[in-house]
Amino acid sequence: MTGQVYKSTGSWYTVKTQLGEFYQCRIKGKFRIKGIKSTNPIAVGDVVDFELETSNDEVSGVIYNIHDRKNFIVRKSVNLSKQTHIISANIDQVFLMITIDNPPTFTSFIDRFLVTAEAYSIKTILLFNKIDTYNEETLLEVKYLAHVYRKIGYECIGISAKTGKNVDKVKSLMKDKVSMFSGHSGVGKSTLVNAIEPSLNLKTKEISNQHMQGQHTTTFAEMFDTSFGARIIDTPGIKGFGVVDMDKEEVGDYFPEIFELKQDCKFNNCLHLQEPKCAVKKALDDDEIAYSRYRSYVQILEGEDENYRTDNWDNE
Ligand SMILES: Nc1nc2c(ncn2[C@@H]2O[C@H](COP(=O)(O)OP(=O)(O)OP(=O)(O)O)[C@@H](O)[C@H]2O)c(=O)[nH]1
Ligand SMILES: [Zn+2]
Repeated sequence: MTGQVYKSTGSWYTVKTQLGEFYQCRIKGKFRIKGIKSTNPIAVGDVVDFELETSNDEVSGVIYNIHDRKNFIVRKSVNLSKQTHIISANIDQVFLMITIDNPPTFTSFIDRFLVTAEAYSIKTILLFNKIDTYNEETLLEVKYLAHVYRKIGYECIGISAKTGKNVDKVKSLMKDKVSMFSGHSGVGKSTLVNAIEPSLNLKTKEISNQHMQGQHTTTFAEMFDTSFGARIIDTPGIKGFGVVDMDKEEVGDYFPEIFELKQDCKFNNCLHLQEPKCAVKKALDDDEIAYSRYRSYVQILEGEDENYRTDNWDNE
């Protein structure tokens, strides 16, 4: 039988078959995934093959194969430095929720998030939430940011999870796909999920109340079906993606506007810093590239993200 993992608690996996039946499954033998030392071999979103087994009149499944992953996101263990934890696999898209204030979302956060999502090959859609609370000035800021990010290919939608404004647009993008919601604590993720699918109310409440989760607690993602053919992966305690290690030369490839220009730089290993005849620096001077994006690029390159990591990413 083949199915998809909806939930995992470490040793047991809840798997849903194509016929819509749920089975509790265990793993047979050991799985190794190339290049990754992971604390969990199978994650939510994985498609697995399993066979049924009956003991004491209880039917359960034994997983013997994982299908290739389209993508997956990992979190580094805080204590076991070399180990990673796979949060979830086979994600179609992530909605990054942004608020201008209450709480503020800075472009450095947005850009690092986007770089990581690009590195994981996960499509990101930007949702500017709480537009019902914004005055003219704040709305202008939303417009400006939406302009910056649309120009480089990211879809941007202004929404209000509270009043329901444009929530139908979000729902139509979610249809037949597996989506995640990310963003700072308080941006309105639970409120939006509840607006999208009120029957999930209880679960999201439960999750947002788990504020005791410290660094030593392992958190598990869970997948939920909705009534309109969309699936949501909820990742308690993890509002971001974790940090991907990348080489300096690679960083620019995850900024679409920088990637597009790099073949026009004089040096093919140009890092777009002080090099002569750099197409990226020229585009910056010509206002073709947003200064905030370039600043984020340089910050990531220089590893000026330590504060960012501890303040906004891991401990949220
Ligand atoms: N005015 C307004 N308030 C909103 C909107 N969306 C969410 N809120 C409020 O913002 C607060 C935080 O919303 P949550 O949905 O709990 O935020 P969250 O992102 O799930 O937060 P965590 O669970 O801590 O990660 C709540 O008081 C919501 O009522 C919105 O569109 N407009
Ligand atoms: Zn360059």
